[in-house]
Amino acid sequence: MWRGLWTLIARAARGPISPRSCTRQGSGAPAPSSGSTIFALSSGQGRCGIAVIRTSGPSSAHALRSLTAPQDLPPARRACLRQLSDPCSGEPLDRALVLWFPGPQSFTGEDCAEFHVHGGPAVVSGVLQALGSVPGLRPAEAGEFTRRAFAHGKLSLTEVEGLADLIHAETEAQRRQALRQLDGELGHLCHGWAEILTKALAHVEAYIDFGEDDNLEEGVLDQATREVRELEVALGAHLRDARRGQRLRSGAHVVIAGPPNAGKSSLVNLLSRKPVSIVSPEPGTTRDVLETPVDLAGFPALLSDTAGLREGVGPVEQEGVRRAQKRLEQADLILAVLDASDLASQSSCNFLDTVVIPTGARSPNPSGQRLLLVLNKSDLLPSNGPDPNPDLPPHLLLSCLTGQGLDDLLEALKKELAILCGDPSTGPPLLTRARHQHHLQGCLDALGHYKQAKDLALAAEALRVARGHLARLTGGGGTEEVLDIIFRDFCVGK
Ligand SMILES: Nc1nc2c(ncn2[C@@H]2O[C@H](COP(=O)(O)OP(=O)(O)OP(=O)(O)O)[C@@H](O)[C@H]2O)c(=O)[nH]1
Ligand SMILES: [K+]
Ligand SMILES: [Mg+2]
Repeated sequence: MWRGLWTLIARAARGPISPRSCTRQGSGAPAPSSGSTIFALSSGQGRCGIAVIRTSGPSSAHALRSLTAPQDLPPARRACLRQLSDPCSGEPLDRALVLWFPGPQSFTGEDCAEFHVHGGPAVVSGVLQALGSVPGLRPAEAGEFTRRAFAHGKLSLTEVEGLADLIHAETEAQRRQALRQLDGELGHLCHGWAEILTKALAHVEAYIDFGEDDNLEEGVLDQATREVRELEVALGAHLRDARRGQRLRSGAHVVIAGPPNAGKSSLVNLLSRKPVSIVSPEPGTTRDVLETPVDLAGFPALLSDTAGLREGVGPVEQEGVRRAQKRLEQADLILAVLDASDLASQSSCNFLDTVVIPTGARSPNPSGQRLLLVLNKSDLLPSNGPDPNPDLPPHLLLSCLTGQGLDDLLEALKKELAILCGDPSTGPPLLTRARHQHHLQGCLDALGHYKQAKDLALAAEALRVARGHLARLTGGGGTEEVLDIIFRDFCVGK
């Protein structure tokens, strides 16, 4: 039933894009009824002070009345203390704050109720069971509240993605980015672009219809072409930035590399604040690539520890070296580690010649990789002397043993990661998903067809295709599969 209805909504949304279809509906908009009423625990699982249980759908008012005494509905959006009891047995369940959100002014756009109960597992399961016994109510599926909010125009698709990312955000930068997306920034940007296309399309269509007419302003077609060209430039700039947004969502690849015993594993453990890798005085300790997700100065990163790079070793270590080199190729940022007290050794010189100098310390190489050179074990150098290595490329001194130099390293990492991931506090909204990139590229390709079109009807069609891509980005023309993928990321109760 719900699925069928959903298809209808999705199909309706696939129609021609109106300027409003990219944005949220105003809260006064009528909310289409969706049949069943769902309920779920919306706060986290486990023992806690307060747990929030909510319902959404036409039977919310009935559910609220059935469980509470006195039975009258509280004033809209105002918290009221009520006695909760099981509607079948009359058994008291809790004294709780309840809230009533008549639709469409609610999160989902439907009638919603919230029960803020004491967080013990017995109270929560008692209230959930009581709600399940109210006719017309059923447990929600994962993401169903948000899905209903989207269906009722409360959130655009990019805002839904922002909400999913906010729930999963683990670092400060991810939270900032997700909040910006939830605020609808990417949607607004696409909306603006779609408006430009609508205008250009109107001009082209006017020319098709009234081209011969003297009343038509001169140059309408030129103006449309000019606007399309400006749009192409804007889309191109955004697409060039696309990898940054995705890195911010899933973490930049930071690979720690260097000769044996430089202290690579010690640095991994220091940065991840846990004993991920084995540290020992024996060179060749690390063989496999060890990955660990970390929050580096507020940015998400996937940190890889690798085998020390050297030649003339046994087959197992050789395989480790091969894997390390392969991982180096995939790095967004290489953290090159050398033993500051051992710079003249063969393996240090080799590493400098083959990795550090070709990648160019602190500047991106042709494949966009960045590199930070760290001289570890600074505690072994004579103290307070001048920098003993003025001829090396720019570098940082660090001691994993004493922690000296760690703050400077984190500061440098923050700068590098802000370049790699984009800074979510400033700049244009980022494209955080491959889906965004796909539709922007589709839009750009269609604009290319516009320029090459041999007649005006084809040119107009290219503009329609371009606009369709922008509409699908924000959910105006979402297919059910895309929606399924996005909503799968949600938990029950969201
Ligand atoms: N004095 C001093 N010793 C350090 C420092 N960092 C690491 N070490 C020591 O150096 C040795 C090698 O450290 P690891 O972290 O295992 O070095 P690695 O680069 O991972 O070594 P492989 O995996 O064998 O390539 C260990 O005995 C560490 O305790 C440091 O800052 N100062
Ligand atoms: K070692
Ligand atoms: Mg190691």
